[in-house]
Amino acid sequence: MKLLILAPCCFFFIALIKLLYDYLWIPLLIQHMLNSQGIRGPPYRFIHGNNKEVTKMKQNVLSKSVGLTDDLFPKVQPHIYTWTNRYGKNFVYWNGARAELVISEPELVKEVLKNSEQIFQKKKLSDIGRKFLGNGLIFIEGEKWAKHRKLANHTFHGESLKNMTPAIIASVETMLEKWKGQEGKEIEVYQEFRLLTSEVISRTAFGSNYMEGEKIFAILSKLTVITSRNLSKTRIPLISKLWKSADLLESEKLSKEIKDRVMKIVKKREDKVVNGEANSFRSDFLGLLLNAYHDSDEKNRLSLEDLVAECKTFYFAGQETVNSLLAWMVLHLAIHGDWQEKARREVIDIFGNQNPHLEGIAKLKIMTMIINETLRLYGPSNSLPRAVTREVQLGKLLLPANIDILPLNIGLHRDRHFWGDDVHHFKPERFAEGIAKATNYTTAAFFPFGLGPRSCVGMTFAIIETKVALSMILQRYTITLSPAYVHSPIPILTLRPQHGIQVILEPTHSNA
Ligand code: HEM
Repeated sequence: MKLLILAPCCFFFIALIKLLYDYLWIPLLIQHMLNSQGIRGPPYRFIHGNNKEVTKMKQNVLSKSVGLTDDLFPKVQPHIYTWTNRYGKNFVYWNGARAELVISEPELVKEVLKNSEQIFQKKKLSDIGRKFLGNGLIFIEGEKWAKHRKLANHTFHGESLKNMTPAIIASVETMLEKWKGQEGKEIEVYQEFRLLTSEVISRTAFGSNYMEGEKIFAILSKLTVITSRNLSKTRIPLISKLWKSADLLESEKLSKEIKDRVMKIVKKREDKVVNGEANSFRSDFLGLLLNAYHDSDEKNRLSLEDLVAECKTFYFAGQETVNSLLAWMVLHLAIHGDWQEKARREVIDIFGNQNPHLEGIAKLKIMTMIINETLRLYGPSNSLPRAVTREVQLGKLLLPANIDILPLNIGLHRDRHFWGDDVHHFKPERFAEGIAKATNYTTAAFFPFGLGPRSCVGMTFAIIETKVALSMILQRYTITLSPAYVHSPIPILTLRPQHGIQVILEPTHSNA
């Protein structure tokens, strides 16, 4: 009888000690260690950390619209903005019991990102994050990452990019065909570019078309929203292990659905080889993945789970990012007619009324400046989270194990020290003499595609796609902003226009 009472009491006591150790003692120890080195921040609160404050601040700004030349930082990351102003460029806050060290000093940012292969690896994903893109290139580590990265690099090497250009052009032509007869009417371009970028990545990486990937994009879009709204949710100890939230259940269901859809596309490609309709899996991304999946050498072989994860990663990363970039560029060109005209002149000078080609694309200097300035102000990603797994030195700081680091690109891209008092204004001329000159040779003042070994594998492809699409639009249309447009950028993993971007297109009268 005594044992019956004693056993649960012991269990309860041990669980309580563990809870207090993990959720009180360790966070307070970390807080003390960082505070004593001059890193301050909002105080840790038991179990929740600062999540309640973060959620409240995010809700408060949700309905607020911002001016076109206002600072976006308080709208997009209100908690980080507030605490940067209060505690300085480097500070610590608490996502539950996990310390998040925000850094926006360029030297520290550079040190973290350049060493993200070994020391500062990717932040561990939540259960929902794992269902979304876990096991894919963006989040894996070590040898597995090196193997997958090699495949991805191969997908985007010089000759492959050349072969992809006609598919990009054909996709843009499909979009432009739809625009015929819409002259003088309002068009919502964020949605238009959503279809375009979906079509482009489907054709170039998977040799299929948007219709085939349509459902995958729709599911990924749902998973993006679920992942985004769970970023600052507290996981209650024990309960979160025993009980699955509605969002986790939903993401499990969606993840299974994506797997089935991807498998259909994979099977179709495999069947072509099995049935003798093709003699190889081809050399696009899907083909490379399939070759690796069937590799006879176990060391090089890719598991089915990894193959599906990489397909999801490419569908997501290849679409969402360029979608935003194109939309924000069109917004700025609609507002800044002078830059629109300069960009059009350049396009006409290089291509006339012919379709773009790779040699000409490399010469589009004005457009490169416009892309850079748009990425500086409206880059799709706001921070590049990393984890500290063991005690480590960062600059003069000694960091404890088991914390996260957030190198803050939005802070650096909008730092007056580098960009001057007109930091929030769209001024592509900043980049007239290249990125190094614009940043006064400070590498980590501008890194829209990341830095170091984990930087974007699709950068060149993204830039080519953007330049081709914009060149072909400018050859045909003059863009003005519709009075219906409401400026409200919101972060749903990438930075998006909450109410879309409405513009009016008129045929251009440029003489080639
Ligand atoms: C405007 C377009 C894009 C921007 C601004 C962008 C930005 C980024 C950034 C900042 C990173 C680094 C993340 C980190 O360090 O944590 C990254 C990584 C990555 N990007 Fe992009 N990206 C773009 C387009 C693309 C495209 C078109 C693809 C693929 C088709 C792609 C695939 C990837 C992948 C797979 C990684 C992970 C690389 C690794 O960890 O080895 N991205 N991207």
